[in-house]
Amino acid sequence: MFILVNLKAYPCDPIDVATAARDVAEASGARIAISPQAADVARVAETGVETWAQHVSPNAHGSHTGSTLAEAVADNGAEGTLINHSENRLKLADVDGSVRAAERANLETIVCANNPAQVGAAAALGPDAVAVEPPELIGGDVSVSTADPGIVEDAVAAAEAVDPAVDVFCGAGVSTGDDVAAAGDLGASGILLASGVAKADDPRAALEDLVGGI
Ligand SMILES: O=C[C@H](O)COP(=O)(O)O
Repeated sequence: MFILVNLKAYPCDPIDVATAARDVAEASGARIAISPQAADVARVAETGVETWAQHVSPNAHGSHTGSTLAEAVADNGAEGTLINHSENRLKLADVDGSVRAAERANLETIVCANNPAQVGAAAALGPDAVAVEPPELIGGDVSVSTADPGIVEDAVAAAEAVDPAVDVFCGAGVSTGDDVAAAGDLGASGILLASGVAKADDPRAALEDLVGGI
């Protein structure tokens, strides 16, 4: 199980969380990555933790003010990127464009989706993985693997039907090792979470608990 921690725009210290994630990954052997704000990608990557962007634009170099280029985050140490997060939805053509831009920059990709139907559509675009997140559970206290296990199983089936090479992650409300273990039992290959670590009083302890479920 791959644990990807999205820091969103939470007011945590990205370096503190990144350092804890690096240490917990090294001690446990678990794969843990941190996805900070674009402005923090370089200094988070400098901690040695696996670093992901929260978004990349479909654009290449050119007259695109405000874009976050895949090439730019890759040059600053990112190894992968989220695309189409529930809080940063894109048009279908732009999801496709962002996946292609990430490929050009050799970034791993996870395309987010609200439900199994969207998972199937996202899988057809050829990302490395898709992540199913019911929007109503994001930021809550109840894990998707407990509140709606069927959506995880259906997402796994939807991706498998389109492209068995595409991994399926799940997210929303995940905060404990038990939540991670339950997601794995449902067929998920990874976890996308945020508040359970970024808003924790002790992010290091939260990460240690999470990897206990792998
Ligand atoms: O990117 C992370 C997901 O939106 C889940 O967020 P959450 O763990 O705070 O529910």
